[in-house]
Amino acid sequence: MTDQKTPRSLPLSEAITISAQAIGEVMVGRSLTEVLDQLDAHERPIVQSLTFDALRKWVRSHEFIQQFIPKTPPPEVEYLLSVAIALFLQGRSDVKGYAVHTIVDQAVKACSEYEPTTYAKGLVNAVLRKVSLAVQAENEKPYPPDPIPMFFPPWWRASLKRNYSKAWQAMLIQQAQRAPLILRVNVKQHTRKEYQELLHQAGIAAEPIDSVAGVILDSALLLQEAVPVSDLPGFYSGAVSVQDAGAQIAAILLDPKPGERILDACAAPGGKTAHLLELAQCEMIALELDGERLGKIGGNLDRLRLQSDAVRIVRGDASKTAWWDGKLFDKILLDAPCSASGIVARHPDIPFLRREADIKALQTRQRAILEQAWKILKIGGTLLYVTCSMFPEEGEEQATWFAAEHTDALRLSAPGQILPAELNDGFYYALFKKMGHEPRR
Ligand SMILES: C[S@@+](CC[C@H](N)C(=O)[O-])C[C@H]1O[C@@H](n2cnc3c(N)ncnc32)[C@H](O)[C@@H]1O
Repeated sequence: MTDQKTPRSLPLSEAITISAQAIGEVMVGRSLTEVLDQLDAHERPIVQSLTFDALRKWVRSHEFIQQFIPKTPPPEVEYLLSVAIALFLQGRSDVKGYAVHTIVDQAVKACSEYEPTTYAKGLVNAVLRKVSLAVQAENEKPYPPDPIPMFFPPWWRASLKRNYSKAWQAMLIQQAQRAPLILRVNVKQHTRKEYQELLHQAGIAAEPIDSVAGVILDSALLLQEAVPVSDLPGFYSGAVSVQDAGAQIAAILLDPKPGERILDACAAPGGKTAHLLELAQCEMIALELDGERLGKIGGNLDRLRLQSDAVRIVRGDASKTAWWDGKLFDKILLDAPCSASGIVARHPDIPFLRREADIKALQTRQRAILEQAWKILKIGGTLLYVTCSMFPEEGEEQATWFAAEHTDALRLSAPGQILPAELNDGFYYALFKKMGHEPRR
């Protein structure tokens, strides 16, 4: 998910109201992706942009709210203020182009037009005026804020501090930035060079990303500025997909060959399934537990012109065998359900949704899927274990446990933990080859 700059498809006051409501949904545990998916096409870009920024600037906006309102305001008012304050807090290179008085006027309008907040318009007006002056003063003489402007729960920060004593702060600061728009060119339709030229003709500047964590990428392009996908040449006929560069490593490491039987064990929305099929015409089962997410796989493969008789999209639980046709696989991609702590730059709601106890529960689920996947892999076959997590419990601890439990598992070279950086989200990759002897248990 990538937010675009300065989308103005909806009056700002309406966008502020919807964004504040979206934040309310996140605070009661709903995924922002789900909430945004329900918006109309013209609402989504601006609401997404405002909501992402509000979540990214949460710590700082709440310092202001506490400074100027001694008693915590009711949630509806708090969320509206956090959206408006985030608009003041854009760095100079990241200006949305709204004048201070516009932000104040539109936020007050939003407040007065939404029944549960009407009573608070005087308060919102006064607080935003004070915040705007304080932000102006800060621009002249920078205030030394918490270097991490985004909210991360204390257990999350503590875990990263423990496991990445040098890099943890830089990592979280990185994740509080806007993620760039990165494309994966469908090499069945164009080479990267050809597509870069098509972008150039459309007035869109892009640079190749040649590698991530030592893995060579030949279809990744970084856009200088985010644009709506509808502006990308050939998007609707499958020329290109939006996919982080760190995620593009998966298909390359699994290295699909024509005719191989491949299982994508946790496939939705199908980004990596599609990449595998772009690289080789293989026999593919894309397995997914969640019925609603399953539909997205077909949609993506249709758009990319990758559907064929050799591809089956199957609903089922990868930790069980009810869905399985009894034929072993040459290769398995296990992009496991995880905390998603590595992809916060594209999903800033995640730190608000995760609980500490989730990590242990996810570890157990990941192990169950790994165990089952190993049983249906051919001898000589390879399994790629992937998570988009920064927590070792979901990464290296899992790989070490798995190798110790399975004497027939040979660890092949893979990047292991990849930290979030400017051009990639955080991922974990481990690759295993199944050796030709019986497992110990
Ligand atoms: C990290 S996402 C996969 C992303 C996908 N590989 C891609 O690149 O687009 C993990 C997926 O696993 C699914 N899932 C969770 N538990 C599962 C299970 N037991 N069996 C199959 N799929 C499962 C989730 O619904 C989710 O869609």
